[in-house]
Amino acid sequence: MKKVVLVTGANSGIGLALCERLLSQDAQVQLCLACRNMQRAEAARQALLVSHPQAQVSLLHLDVGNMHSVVRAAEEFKQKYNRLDYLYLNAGIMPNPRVDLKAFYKGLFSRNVVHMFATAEGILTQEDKVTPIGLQEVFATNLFGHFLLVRELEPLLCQADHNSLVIWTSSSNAQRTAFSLDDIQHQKGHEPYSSSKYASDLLSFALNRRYNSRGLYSSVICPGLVMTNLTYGILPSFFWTLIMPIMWLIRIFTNTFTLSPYNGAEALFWLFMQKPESLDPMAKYHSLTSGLGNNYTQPRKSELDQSNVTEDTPEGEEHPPADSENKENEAEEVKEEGPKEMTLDEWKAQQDKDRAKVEFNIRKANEGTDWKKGYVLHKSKAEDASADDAAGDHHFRRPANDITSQLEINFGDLGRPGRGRGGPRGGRGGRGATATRPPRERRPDKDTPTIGGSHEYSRKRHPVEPNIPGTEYIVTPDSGVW
Ligand SMILES: NC(=O)C1=CN([C@@H]2O[C@H](COP(=O)(O)OP(=O)(O)OC[C@H]3O[C@@H](n4cnc5c(N)ncnc54)[C@H](OP(=O)(O)O)[C@@H]3O)[C@@H](O)[C@H]2O)C=CC1
Ligand SMILES: CC(C)=CCC[C@@H](C)[C@H]1CC[C@H]2C3=C(CC[C@]12C)[C@@]1(C)CCC(=O)[C@@H](C)[C@@H]1CC3
Repeated sequence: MKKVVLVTGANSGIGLALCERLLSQDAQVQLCLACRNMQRAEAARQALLVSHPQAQVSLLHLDVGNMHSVVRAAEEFKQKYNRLDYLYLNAGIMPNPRVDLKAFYKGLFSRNVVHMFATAEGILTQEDKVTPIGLQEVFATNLFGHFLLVRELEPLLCQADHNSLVIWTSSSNAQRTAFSLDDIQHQKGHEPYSSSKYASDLLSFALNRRYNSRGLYSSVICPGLVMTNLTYGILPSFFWTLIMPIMWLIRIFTNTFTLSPYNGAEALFWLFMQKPESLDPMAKYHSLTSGLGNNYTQPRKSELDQSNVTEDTPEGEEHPPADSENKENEAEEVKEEGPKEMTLDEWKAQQDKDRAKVEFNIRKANEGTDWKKGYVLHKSKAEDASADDAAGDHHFRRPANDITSQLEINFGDLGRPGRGRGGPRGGRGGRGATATRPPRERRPDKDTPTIGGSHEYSRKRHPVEPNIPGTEYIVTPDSGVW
C-alpha cells in the first residue's frame, strides 16, 4: 500500500528538506505539499520532481493560520485521498524576533552558555499580532490551525486497518515558563513562539491520550538550530554566513546546531521509519548533528515535566542516523546538555521512583475551571456524541508536576461520515503496543451524519459552558480546552 504523507509548510526550509528525504527513501510515497503560497509551492514541487521525476507530488492550498482555509483544505484533501499515514505539522512562524543582547552577553559568560545556545532560553522575544478572527497569529499558525487540521482529517487518520502518525515540528525553545493557562494564547507576554511550541507539546500528549486507542499517534520533534527563512528573520543571512565557522565550533559543544535543513529534518525522517505505536508519547525527538557532522535522532524528556532535573546529563537513548551515510555517533556528545535537560532513560527511572508522588498529584481536569472565560474558536452543528477520553488515561503516567493534569482538552465529535471506521479490523496483528502506549481498541462508531458545509466561525469570543453539544474547539484560559 502506498503511504500518503501530508506536510504543512513544505515549500521551504525543513519541510522541503523532509519531502526530498522522504522521496529518496520511498519512491512510492504519495506526497502532498500543503502551502499558503501556491507559486512557492509549485516551485518546491518542480524542485522535487527534478531529483525524483516519477514522484507523486500534489499541492494543497492551506493557510494554516486561517481556520476557514484549514477546513477547506481538509475537505479537498479528503476528496482526493482515502487514507493518511503521516501528517507533518511543520509550518511555523516567529514574527519580529529580537535577541536580547544584554541577556545574550550575560549568558555567554555563565555556566548555562551551552544551554543558551541550544534553547535560546531568555534571550529571544517576538512581537505578535491578532488575526482577523481575533486569534493571536503565532498560536493560530503554530497551534490552532494544525489542531483543527488534525480534527478535520480525523476520518483518514483513524482508520481500522492501519495506524497513523501526527508529527509536530516543535522546538527546544518550548518553555514551560512561557506558557500560562491564564493567558492561553500568550497575548500578554513576548515569547509567543516558545509558548506556542510548549502548547504543541502539551497537545501532542493530549492527542495520544485521546486517540491512541483509535490508531492515531502523535510525536513532537525539535530540528535544532537550522539556517532557514525563520532564522534569517532573526539575523540576516550574510551575518549567519559570516559566523558559520563559529557555529561549527559551537557544534562541538552542542549537537543541536544541525544548521542545514537536511540535518534538521533528521528526526522527522527518522519518525517516518518507525512504528507509530512504538514511540514514547512523553518524548521529544531531537535532530542532532555531531561535531563531525553525523546526524542522528535522540528522544529526550520533553518540557512537560521539569520537576526532577539534575545537573548531570549523560547521553540518553540514541538512535542511529536515518540515512546510511552516517555510521557512527560520537561519545563526546554526552556532555552537551544544559542544566535543564535529562535523558529519557534517566527521566523514566526517576519517574518510577516518584510514582507514588505522581499519583497523589493527579487532580480532576475540571476542578477550579472558570468556564465563563472560554472562547469558541469553531462551532459546528454536529452533536457531541461523547467526548469521554478517560478510557486511555491510566495508560499515561503523569509526571510529578504535570501541567497536563490541569488541562481539559475537549475533543468534541466532528460528526463525520465514518469513512474507514468500522471497516475490517486487525490489518497489523503483529504489532504489539509498547508499555507506554494503550492497547488499540476500536470504539463503537460514534459518528453522526455529515455536516459538510455547516461550519461556522465565531468572530466574537463567546463565553461557553463545557461540553455543550455541537460546540467544538473551545479555549478557556483556565483549562486550555480545544
Ligand atoms: N529553523 C530553526 O532553527 C527551527 C525551526 N523550527 C520549526 O521548524 C518549522 C519549519 O520552519 P523552518 O523550515 O525553519 O522555516 P521556514 O520559514 O523555511 O519554513 C516555514 C514554513 O512554514 C510555512 N508557513 C508559515 N506560515 C504559514 C501559514 N500561515 N500557512 C501555511 N504555511 C505557513 C512557510 O511558508 P511561506 O514560505 O509561505 O512563508 C514555510 O514553508 C517551524 O515550525 C519552526 O518553528 C523549530 C526549531 C528550530
Ligand atoms: C551563534 C552566535 C555566535 C550568535 C547567534 C546568537 C543567537 C541569534 C542564536 C543563539 C541561539 C539561537 C537559537 C535560535 C535562534 C538564534 C539563536 C537565538 C532558535 C530560537 C531558533 C528557533 C528554534 O526553534 C530554536 C530551537 C533555536 C534555539 C537556538
